[in-house]
Amino acid sequence: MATDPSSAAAAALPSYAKAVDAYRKAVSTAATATAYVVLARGMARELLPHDLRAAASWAASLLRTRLEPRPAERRTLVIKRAPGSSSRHDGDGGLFDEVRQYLATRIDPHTMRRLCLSGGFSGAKKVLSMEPGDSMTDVFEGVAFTWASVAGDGRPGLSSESLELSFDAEHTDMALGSYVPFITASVEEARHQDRALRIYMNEGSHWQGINHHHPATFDTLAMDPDLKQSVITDLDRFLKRRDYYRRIGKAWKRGYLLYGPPGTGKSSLVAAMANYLRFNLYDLDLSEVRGNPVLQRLLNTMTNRAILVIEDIDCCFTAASREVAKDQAGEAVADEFEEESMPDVWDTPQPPLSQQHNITLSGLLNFIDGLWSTSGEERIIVFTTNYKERLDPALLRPGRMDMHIYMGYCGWEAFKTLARNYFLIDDHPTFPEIQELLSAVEVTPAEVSEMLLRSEDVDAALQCVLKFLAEKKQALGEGK
Ligand SMILES: Nc1ncnc2c1ncn2[C@@H]1O[C@H](COP(=O)(O)OP(=O)(O)OP(=O)(O)O)[C@@H](O)[C@H]1O
Repeated sequence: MATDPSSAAAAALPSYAKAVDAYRKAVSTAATATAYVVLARGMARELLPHDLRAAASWAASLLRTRLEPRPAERRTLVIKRAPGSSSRHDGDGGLFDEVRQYLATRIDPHTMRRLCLSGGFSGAKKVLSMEPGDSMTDVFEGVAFTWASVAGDGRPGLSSESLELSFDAEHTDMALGSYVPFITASVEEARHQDRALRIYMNEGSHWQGINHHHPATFDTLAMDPDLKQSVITDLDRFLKRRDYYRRIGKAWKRGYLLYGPPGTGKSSLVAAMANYLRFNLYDLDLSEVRGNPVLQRLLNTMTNRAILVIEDIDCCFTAASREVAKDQAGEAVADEFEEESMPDVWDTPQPPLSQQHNITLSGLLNFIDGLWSTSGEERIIVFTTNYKERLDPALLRPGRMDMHIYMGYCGWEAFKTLARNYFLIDDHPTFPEIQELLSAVEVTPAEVSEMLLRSEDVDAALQCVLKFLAEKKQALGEGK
């Protein structure tokens, strides 16, 4: 018997209406959000046709996949330990070692489950690194770079230990163009800071070097605080100006003339500069230089990042000796560039040592200006003298030496630095009297240092200083 579909639907209608009615009641009595969700699911299952439900669930999953962020495409850069390089020492494994050294400064030991500590051989630094299988994240300019340590199989010729750098593909240029060069530059700078400084002295046409351990720093240097700060600022500016010097086509060098009485700290300032910049020192003794070609060779074989020091420059090239030369040559006027063309007139009684070997100030200045501008970078030249007034005007001309620094007698601020250096004190009952005496007499920091060294007891040492200053003042009064 055929069934009328409309009557079947009519028969089903009361049960559908009943279900709706039941759910309406249940919804009105549901107390919690969870209860609403359970009810909604049940209603959908019972009240919605199967096909409609399937379509709704398909649409929901499609929406989910569209809205959910897709995992970014990743890139991995593999940096392998150079074949044959030892795992025990730093510095022989090229980029691999550089990265390892860099990561040692970035590892947070508190977040790593396992850590590897290596190095320490023959005084070498100990280095923290990841164990193979571990990884860490380094953030550079706001971008996360992940490093993983991957073990090699230990057999020569087969895959070697590596460090793997992973990053989002969109940061590939940054990784290769900025991040890796930044790592290399950071490690180079750290090595530069850690290296032992050397001081070289000329022997014939060669330099002989030894390690340089002068303890002077800008902190221990007793001098006017404003002047000290201006020297530090000038050095800092010099270091930052590589591009500027290139652009204006000038040699990247800086010249300082230090002058003042003996024992005021000129040599100490040179040592403080070397320690501050971590530059090697080249102490040029012009009396040992036999002629301009040797001078040229010595200057040419200096390394970058170095300070050339010529002490007591007044003993090498004096204005007085030039005047003698000019008088003997019967010339009213001569400029410093004529010196080389008249070597015979330098043959005066007791000429400066350099002139005995035909070394001329113009030769020195020309080499420094000319040769250094084409070879080498980051050079500093320091001339020292106790007698600025005796110097050849060619050296004092504006633009020759960038900064003239007067190292004077011991003032109050300089004394406080010395007291801090020797006894770690900032105040003492004798200080007011010492301050008053220092304003009345001229004593050098070297003399005061010597008094402070006379006793290990602070009171006794300061009494020595007081006595010394009082005697100086008395002598001054008697001399009037
Ligand atoms: N300004 C200073 N600050 C700290 N210590 C100083 C200072 N001046 C001198 N001294 C002490 O005196 C010693 C000699 O000083 P230094 O050789 O630096 O003086 P100088 O001006 O170079 O002397 P010279 O002109 O005789 O070469 C130093 O080793 C240091 O102990």
